[in-house]
Amino acid sequence: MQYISTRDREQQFSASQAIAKGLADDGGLLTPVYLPKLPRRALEELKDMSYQQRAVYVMKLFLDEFTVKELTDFANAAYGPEKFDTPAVAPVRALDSNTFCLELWHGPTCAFKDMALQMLPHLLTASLRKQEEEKTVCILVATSGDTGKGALEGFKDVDHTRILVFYPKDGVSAIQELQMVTQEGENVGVCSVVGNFDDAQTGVKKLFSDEKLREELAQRGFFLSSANSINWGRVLPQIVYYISAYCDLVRDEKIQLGDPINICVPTGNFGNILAAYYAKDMGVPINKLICASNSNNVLTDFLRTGTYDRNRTFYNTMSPSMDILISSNLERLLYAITGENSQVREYMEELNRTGRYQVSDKVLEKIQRLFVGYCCDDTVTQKVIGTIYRNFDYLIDPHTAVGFSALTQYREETGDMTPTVVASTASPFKFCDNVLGALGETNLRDGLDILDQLSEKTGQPVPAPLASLRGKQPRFQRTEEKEHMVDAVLDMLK
Ligand SMILES: N[C@@H](CCOP(=O)(O)O)C(=O)O
Repeated sequence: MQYISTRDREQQFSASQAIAKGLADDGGLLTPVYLPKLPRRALEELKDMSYQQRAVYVMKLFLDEFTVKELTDFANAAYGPEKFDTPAVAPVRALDSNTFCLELWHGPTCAFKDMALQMLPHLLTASLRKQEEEKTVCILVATSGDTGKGALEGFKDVDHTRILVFYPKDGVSAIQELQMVTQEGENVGVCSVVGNFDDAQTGVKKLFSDEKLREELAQRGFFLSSANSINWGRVLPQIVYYISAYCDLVRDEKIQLGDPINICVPTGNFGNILAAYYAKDMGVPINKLICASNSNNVLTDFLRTGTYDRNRTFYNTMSPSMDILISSNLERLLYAITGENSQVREYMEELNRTGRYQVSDKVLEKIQRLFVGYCCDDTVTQKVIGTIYRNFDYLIDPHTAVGFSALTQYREETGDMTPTVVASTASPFKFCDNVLGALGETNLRDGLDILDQLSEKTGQPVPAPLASLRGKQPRFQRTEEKEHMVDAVLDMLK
């Protein structure tokens, strides 16, 4: 399987090259030249497998350079009992007969990012070996909250790697920030950026294309790569859990093999819903992909009108991981839909120049056959947390609540009651203040005591990785203006 840039198909890369590079030199996203289809009886076979076995099966279709033995070792290490608090890894919880929640937060940082970021270090280090790369890779990450901690934890003390995470100062939850700044490991760094997530992500992309920096780092024995969902090694493990969720529903007799389902995904950078789209394209009977946004509703507007316009107010919301106006992975969808690299390049150049682009009616029609978009603000988000808790005795975080709001709006508007899987992307304990607020609590405890307050209120245990934050001292305090992010890189890689 070869990989190409979404903006240019001339140069082709093997999977290990694509994963090691992270981003194409022209700024495009490395993407498989074609999407493999699941063999005819695959879902039936996968249904009786463990999560780890399903991961090997699916990833092998994309990674012909890797042996089954290698992938099995990676899957066992990434999704084993010392990393995930349930053998199911990504369990599906039924709320009623046609509403299901895919819990993606049972890993070491309590967010869906673990599903890929526990796997990526294995894929990346094996890729470096296959490429006989002698330099050390420095992973640069931009985060609006969850990716940063997931990547730090995944790459902590991994040989031949360094990792530096940039997050928006005042743009992540208190617990997300504490998780990052207390990170252990000899090869890690964390730096806040004055600005929002888009500033941090644009800053990181600029560093990737900075020729002078690349040369300087090469002399020091380093090269840059990414652990954001611009890296194919991030998207691929995310495809697995949608296929796995379908298999669980069949295995547990919630649906019959072949029955269609809808998938609803709260998303900011579009990577998580893109993975669901790929699962559909590979042959999972998925009907609609419901894209859920918070007040930063650039994707909702795009899916409804065909115009992507980031020239709008940026809101800091209670679902910070989705506070994004430049959704990187939409580029991969545009390539999948148009099949034209030159067209994608034009859209992206237009986006850089003017902050907007518009797709043709034909392209929009194709996208709308697959996707619908809905959004909600913080007031609704909080209401939904309360309603789901009261009606189903089920506690969700603000991002997942944005997903449930989108699903409710979709069902009201269309009457489509197809069984739907909502991706639950983070533990509610990462957002205790807003979750407690949603449950009617006004007197909130200070610091980490708020974890116990949510636990006492709901009877749910505090997840061990969050409880263990107690007593940890912050190790990182650096803040940079977005123009000076390069200084943090150069200082770390002395
Ligand atoms: N939601 C993210 C933002 C970065 O997205 P990614 O999927 O590209 O890593 C976060 O939590 O940081």
